[in-house]
Amino acid sequence: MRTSGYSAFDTERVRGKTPFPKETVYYTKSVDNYHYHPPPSGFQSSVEEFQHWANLRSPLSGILSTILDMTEPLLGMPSLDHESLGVNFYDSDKLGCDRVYFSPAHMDSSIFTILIRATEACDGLEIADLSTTEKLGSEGIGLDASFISVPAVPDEVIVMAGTRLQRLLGKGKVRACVHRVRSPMKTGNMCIANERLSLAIFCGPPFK
Ligand SMILES: O=C(O)CCC(=O)C(=O)O
Ligand SMILES: [Fe+2]
Repeated sequence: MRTSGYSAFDTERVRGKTPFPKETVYYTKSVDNYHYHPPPSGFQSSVEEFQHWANLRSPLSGILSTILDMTEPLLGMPSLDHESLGVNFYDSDKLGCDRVYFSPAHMDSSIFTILIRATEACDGLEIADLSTTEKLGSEGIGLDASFISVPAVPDEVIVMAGTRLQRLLGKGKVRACVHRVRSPMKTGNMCIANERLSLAIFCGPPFK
C-alpha cells in the first residue's frame, strides 16, 4: 500500500455537501482515482504500523459470505478486490461550538468497512436503528432515525456493511450501515477539548 491522498480539515464532503470536520490520510493499493496530495509530515509516520489490520479483510469476508449464504466469495473478483485505509483525525478545537458531529450521518461506499478506534468510554460513534425509519437515504435517515451509540471495546473492531454490499445482494438482504460520529459533549457554552483518531479499512471499490 502507499499513501494516495491527504484531505485537510473540512475539505471532504458528505453527499457532496456537508464538509467533514476531520483530516484524513488515505492509503490504497490502486491510485488511479486520486489526485495526489501528500500529507503533512508527522501525520503519516505514526500510522504505518496499523496496516497489519488489513489482514482481517480476508477472514472477515469469508465469515460474511457464510453468514449471508453467498455462493460466490465476497472478495477476490478483480473488480472488487480493492482496499483503502483511511486514517481520520478529529480535533474538537477546530470544530467550533456550533457543530455537533465530527462525522455527519453517512454510509460508506465499500463492500464492508473495518473500523478501528482508540478505546474511549465516550467514543462518539453511533449507528442508525434502521427499523425506526422509513427513509432510505443517509441524510433522511440521519434526521429521522434513532441512533445507537457504539462504545469502543478493547481488542474489538467494528464491521459495517457498505452501499456496495447492499447493491450486490439487494436491500431485502443487507442494508448499508448508516453511521455518524458525535463530537465530545459540550457543557453550557464550554467545549471540552478532545482529539480522536480512527482507522477505517474500506474493502471493495470505494468512492463509486
Ligand atoms: O471515525 C470513525 O469512527 C468513523 C469514520 C468513518 O465513518 C469513515 O471514515 O467513513
Ligand atoms: Fe464511514
